[in-house]
Formats: sequence, C-alpha cells, structure tokens
Amino acid sequence: MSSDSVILLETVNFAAEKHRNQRRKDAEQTPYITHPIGVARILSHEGGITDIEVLQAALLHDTVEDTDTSIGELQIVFGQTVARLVQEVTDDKALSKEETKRKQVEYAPHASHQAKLVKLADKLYNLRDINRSTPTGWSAERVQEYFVWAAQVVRGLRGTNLALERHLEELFKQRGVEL
Ligand SMILES: Nc1nc2c(ncn2[C@@H]2O[C@H](COP(=O)(O)OP(=O)(O)O)[C@@H](OP(=O)(O)OP(=O)(O)O)[C@H]2O)c(=O)[nH]1
Repeated sequence: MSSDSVILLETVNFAAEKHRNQRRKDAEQTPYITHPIGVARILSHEGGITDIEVLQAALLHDTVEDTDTSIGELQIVFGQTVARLVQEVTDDKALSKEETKRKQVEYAPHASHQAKLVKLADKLYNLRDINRSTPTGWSAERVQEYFVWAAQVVRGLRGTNLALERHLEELFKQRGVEL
C-alpha cells in the first residue's frame, strides 16, 4: 500500500471515531461520517484533486466544529498544514447563527486556495443533500434561504475549481438563485 493510502486510512478512521455518535439531520438519520467522506470524494472524483492535505482536511473538516477535537490535537496527529486548513473552515461556535453565516460570506474570498476547495465541496455536498432529502423540520422557505446564503459564500470562492463551480452553478440555477 502506498504511504498516501495509509495516511488517508488513518485520517478517515480518526474522523469516523470522532463522529461515531452523530447523525445527519435527514429523516433517515444517516451516520454523520457519510458527509466528510462524501466531501473528500467530491474533491477527488469530481474536482480531480490529489493534494493529500486537502483530502485530509475534507475528511476532518467538521471534527473541531462538531466534536471534542481541538486544533492542537490535529496539529500533533496530522501536522500544521492539515490543522490550519481545518481551522480555516471551522465556524466560531461562540458567535450567533446569523453572525456565523455572515462570517462565512466575509471570509470566503480571503481563504487559502486549499481551504476554498474544501469549502466548495462542502457546499456542493450539502446542497445536493438537501435536494436528496430535506432536513427534518425545514420548511421550503428555509431551504430557499439556505441556497441564497450558500450562493453568497460560493461567490467568494469562484476561480478555484471549474468542475465543482459548474455543478454548483447548475444547482443554484435550478432554484432560481443568482450566483
Ligand atoms: N443539507 C444537510 N445539512 C445537514 C444535514 N445534517 C447536518 N447538516 C448540516 O447542517 C448545516 C445547515 O444547517 P443550518 O441550520 O444552516 O446550520 P446549523 O447546523 O448551524 O443549525 C450544514 O452545515 P453548515 O454549517 O451550514 O455549513 P457548512 O459550512 O458545514 O457547509 C450541514 O453540514 C442534512 O441531513 N442535510
């Protein structure tokens, strides 16, 4: 096995252990780990990304936001670059929901190229997931608001990966949302 394969297996195992008790918000309560794995797969399979640190950051991108994982722990286990990328895509939980959403829009154009890739794939996964199965309790209005907000974030990420951006453009077009 190549060393990259070993590293990716270590990373996916770490993420799976951390998210082991979490579920998505869909009616089926899908295990949460399907999301980070799906984000990494979008990057490799659809975005053509082979940069292992980007793929690792995708697998780990919700560990600090949603589990007991710290950036320091990621630094020790996976190194500075991966930890920094996860930090870049982690929301500040101390802020209100509105402020968190505003910060994502504000920060997107200033993120590193690697972090922008993770963010694009994250948004693409979540928008497809909403189309597949509306999260429990979400009204049609809330879904539309999520698309409108996601478009504002994606606007700041443009010029990063043509394939992913084309897929996103199509999803926004289907909802009548301007990118
Ligand atoms: N579409 C979808 N999303 C789900 C599901 N389960 C959990 N989520 C997460 O919920 C978030 C969207 O819900 P919101 O109500 O906007 O945010 P909240 O998590 O802060 O309540 C998304 O992350 P986010 O913080 O808004 O954005 P991101 O930065 O993680 O992309 C997404 O990862 C699901 O079944 N479907």
